[in-house]
Amino acid sequence: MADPLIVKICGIKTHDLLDATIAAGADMVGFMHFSRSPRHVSIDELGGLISAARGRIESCVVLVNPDNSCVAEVAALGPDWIQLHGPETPHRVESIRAEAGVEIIKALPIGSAEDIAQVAAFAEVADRILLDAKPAKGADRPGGLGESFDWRLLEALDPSISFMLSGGLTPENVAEAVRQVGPMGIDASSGLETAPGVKNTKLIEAFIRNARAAV
Ligand SMILES: O=C(O)c1ccccc1N[C@@H]1O[C@H](COP(=O)(O)O)[C@@H](O)[C@H]1O
Repeated sequence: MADPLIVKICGIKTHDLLDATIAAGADMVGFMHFSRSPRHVSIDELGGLISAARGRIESCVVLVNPDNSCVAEVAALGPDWIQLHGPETPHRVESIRAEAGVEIIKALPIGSAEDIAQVAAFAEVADRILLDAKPAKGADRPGGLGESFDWRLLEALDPSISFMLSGGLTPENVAEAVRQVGPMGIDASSGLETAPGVKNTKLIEAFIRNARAAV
């Protein structure tokens, strides 16, 4: 039997939404710690959310090119995962992983065949790979933009590399994504919102239902 699909809901900001996401059947939640994001939560808020998630659902803190003090501060809160969503090199991913002692998801922007060629080097140093849409030039943040990419590019990826898929996933397109791409997991944020940073429980429930029905 195939491994179950991992469903991650990212950009959770409140305890009510955390509870609703757990009740909806997600496997992982993501908390953004990046001040330019409409989903940003402070270190104090992160501590409360990670504690509330512990033992109920896997928690992941999303960071963008963090310095060592930020990594240490976040790691001390005890999340299950840290997601690196910036221009971190394989060497930097390796050193953050060693320093934090937390499993690492490395998010990689995909927009061309050249981007696919970079994935293997990161798969060697990260615990999990997340393939996301490459942001347009001039975008003010490297993710959470609700943009998808041409999934046919993934046909060139080494089939032994497992990955999660993100980028513009919604309740409407998630079944097609799961069937066409066959990822180990999926991750969504803006497609589950009614305004930037404002998640909707009904959209989260529909997303999870449609994703699981497609496996
Ligand atoms: O959500 C953000 O604002 C964000 C900012 C900086 C880096 C990553 C961010 N979000 C992550 O991007 C992917 C895809 O998001 P979307 O579904 O296209 O909105 C996901 O992992 C988000 O958590």
